[in-house]
Amino acid sequence: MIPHISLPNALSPDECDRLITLVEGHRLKDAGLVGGTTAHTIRRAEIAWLDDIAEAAWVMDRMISLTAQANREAFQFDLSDFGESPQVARYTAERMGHFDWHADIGAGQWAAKRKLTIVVQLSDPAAYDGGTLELRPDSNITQASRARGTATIFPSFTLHRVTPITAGTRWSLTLWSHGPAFR
Ligand SMILES: O=C(O)CCC(=O)C(=O)O
Ligand SMILES: [Fe+2]
Repeated sequence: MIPHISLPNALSPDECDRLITLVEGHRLKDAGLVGGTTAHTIRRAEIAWLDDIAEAAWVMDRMISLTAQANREAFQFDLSDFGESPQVARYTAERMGHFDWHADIGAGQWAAKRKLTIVVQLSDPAAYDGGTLELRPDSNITQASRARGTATIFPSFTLHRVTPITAGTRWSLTLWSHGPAFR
């Protein structure tokens, strides 16, 4: 198994813009953590759940085929569901947006069954400084591509973080694929 796979142009620049505009038209909420707690030392971002936005249904369709492709090529996990809504997050310099080291598997009906995490970079990398998605599958830290529209797909048990934003705003799309226990 490889630590992560990077798929360029998962969404086109136009699609990234459309998604950001859709989410901006809705109320963003302070981001929580798995288990329902909010701890600003760990994560500072605002999020919207796409299941709440009917006009964003196309996003899930696109991500399902993309994840199937990545899973065939790189992971071959048993996957059975996309049981959680996709999430769009906004990290801003004003609020010192960041997400400290964490893994996505947690307590909770669906969080416990997360197997793959898919993150799409929605912002032009020139629109922000900092805000790098970093993965730590072992003692080495690797930086995910910042290219707009690129999807980074990794096992949900992988430690990862978003470094603090120091200028501008970064938008990302995250979703998870679920399945039976690893064995
Ligand atoms: O915004 C990102 O790049 C990552 C988000 C993330 O790690 C999460 O929602 O669990
Ligand atoms: Fe995460």
